Amino acid sequence: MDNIIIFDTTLRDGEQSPGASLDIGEKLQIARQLALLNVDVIEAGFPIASPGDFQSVSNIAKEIRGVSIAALARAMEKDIDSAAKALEKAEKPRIHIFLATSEIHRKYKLLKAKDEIINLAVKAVAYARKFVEDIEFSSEDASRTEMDFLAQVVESVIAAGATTVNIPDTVGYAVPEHYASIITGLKEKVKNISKAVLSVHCHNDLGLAVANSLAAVKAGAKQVECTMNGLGERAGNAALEEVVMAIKTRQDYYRCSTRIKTRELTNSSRLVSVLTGMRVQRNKAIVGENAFAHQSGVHQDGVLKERTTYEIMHPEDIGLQKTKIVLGKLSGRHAFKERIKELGYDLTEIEFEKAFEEFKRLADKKKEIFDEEIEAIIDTEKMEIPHIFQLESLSISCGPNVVPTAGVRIRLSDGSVADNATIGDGPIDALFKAIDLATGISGKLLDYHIQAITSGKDAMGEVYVNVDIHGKNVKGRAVSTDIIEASAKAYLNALNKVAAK
Ligand SMILES: CC(=O)SCCNC(=O)CCNC(=O)[C@H](O)C(C)(C)COP(=O)(O)OP(=O)(O)OC[C@H]1O[C@@H](n2cnc3c(N)ncnc32)[C@H](O)[C@@H]1OP(=O)(O)O
Ligand SMILES: CC(C)C(=O)C(=O)O
Repeated sequence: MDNIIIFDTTLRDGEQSPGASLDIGEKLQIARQLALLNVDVIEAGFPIASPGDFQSVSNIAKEIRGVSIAALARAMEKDIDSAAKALEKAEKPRIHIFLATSEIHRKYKLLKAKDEIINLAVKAVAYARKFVEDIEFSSEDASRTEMDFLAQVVESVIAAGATTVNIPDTVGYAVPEHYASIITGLKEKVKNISKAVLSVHCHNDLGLAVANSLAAVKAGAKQVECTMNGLGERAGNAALEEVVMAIKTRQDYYRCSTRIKTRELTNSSRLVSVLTGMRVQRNKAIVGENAFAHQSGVHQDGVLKERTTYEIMHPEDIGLQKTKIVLGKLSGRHAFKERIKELGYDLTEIEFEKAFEEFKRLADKKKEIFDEEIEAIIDTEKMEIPHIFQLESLSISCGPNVVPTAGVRIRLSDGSVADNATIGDGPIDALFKAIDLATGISGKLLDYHIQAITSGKDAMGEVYVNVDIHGKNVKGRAVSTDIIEASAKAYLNALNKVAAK
C-alpha cells in the first residue's frame, strides 16, 4: 500500500495564524511532539524572517533525528543561504523554495513575466542543490496558475533538481474536483513527473482544505502538507489530524496509509493549542472536545449497545481513553442507568425511576449533569433524608478589615431551636462552624464547589460539599439564589444524612 508523506508545517504556516506566534523554546517543544507523532517532514520555519526563526530552525535541526527538517526560502540566494545555514546540523535537511506562478501574482506582486519566473525558479533550485539534495519547490498560487504554464514550471524545476514539487492552493480557491484535475493534468503533461514527489498544500478559505487534499491524494499526490488543529494563514491549512484519520478510516477508498502514530494526535493537538493560545473549537473533527461525546438519548442507547452505531473511529486510536457519554436533558434511561452502574449504585426500579425523574428536572436547568450531582440525587432519593436540622435563619458579617462572623438559627426535629454564632477564617468557615455548634455534629469540609445553574445576575447557585463526619465522607447539595444560604443548606443536607442514620 502506498505511503503518503505527512509534511507538517505547524511551525511555519501554522505560526502565520494571526495570534499564534511561538517562541524558540515552544517551537522546540512542538517539534519534539511532532517527532513522537512520527510526521515525515517538519517545516521548522523561515530562517530569513528573523534571528529568532533562524535560531529556532537551527535548534530543531540540531536536536530532532529521524525526521526531515525543512526550512523555507524565497527564490533568492540570501534566503537559501540562510536556510542552508540554519539546517547545517540537520540529519535530513530539506530546503523549501517557493515562487508564485499565477498571473495575478506575476503581474501585481512580483512584476515578472513567465520566462523570468521560470528562470528564477530554476536558478534557485540549482543554487540550493549546492547545499542539500532534498529540495522542494512550491509553485505558490498554483491553483490559479494557467495549467500549461504550471506544467512548464514543474518540469523545469524537476530538471533543475527539485525532488518534491508542491502545488499549493495558496488562497483556498480550489474545490475538490478542480484540484484533483490539476494533479491528474500534471501527471499527464509533465514528462519527468515521476522523478519528484508530487505534493499538495491547501488553505481553508472555503472550508475545503482537507477535502481538496484528499481529492489530490485520490488523484495521485504523494505528500500532504498540513498543520495540527488546521492552524495557518487566514482560515488555516488542512488539519493534519483530519487528513490522517480520513486516510486511516477510509483506507478502503484511498488505498494508502501514513506513518503517523495516531495515538499521539490528542497530545499533539493539546500541546499546540496550549502553546499557541489558539483554542480548539468543541465540535472540531477528531480533536474537539465533542468529537467522541454523545449527548442524546437515542445515540447514547445505540453506542452503549454497539459503539459502531454512532462512531466511525476508536477514541483510543487518537489517544483518548474512551467515548464520552454526556448526561443532559436529552439523555434517556439507558445512559442514566449505565452511569449509575459505573458509579457503583444498585437501585430498585422504583428508586431508579425517582432518581431519573429528578435527574431530568435538574437537567432542564443545566447544560450538563456531573457525576457528583447524580450521586447527590441518588443519595437524597434513596435515603429520603429527613429534615432533622432545618435552617430557620442566618446572618453573616464579613468584608475588608472585618472578622468573618456567622450566626444561625436551626430548628430541630422536636420543634426546639438552637441559636449559635461564631467567627471563622471566612464567611463559609464561620457559617459551618456555627452550624456544627447548633447541631452538635462536627464536620470537616473536604471539598466545596459552587456553580451557577441559571444565567443572569440573579442566577441560581448550586453548592456541593463533601464533608468528613466521624471518618465517613458524606456529600451534600443545595440550590438557592443566595449562595450563602445554598452553602448552609448543602452542609445541613450532609449532616442530616448522618443524623438520619
Ligand atoms: C504563501 C506563503 O505563505 S509564503 C510565506 C510567507 N511568510 C512570510 O512572509 C513570513 C516571513 N516574512 C518576513 O519576515 C518578511 O516578509 C521577509 C523577511 C521574508 C521579507 O521582508 P522584506 O524584505 O521587508 O520584504 P516584504 O515582505 O515587505 O516584501 C516581500 C518581497 O519579496 C518578494 N518576493 C515575494 N515572494 C518571493 C519569492 N518567492 N521569491 C523572490 N521574491 C519574492 C516580493 O516581491 C517583495 O519584493 P520587493 O521588495 O522587491 O517588492
Ligand atoms: C510556501 C507555500 C507552500 C505556501 O505556504 C502557500 O502557498 O500557501
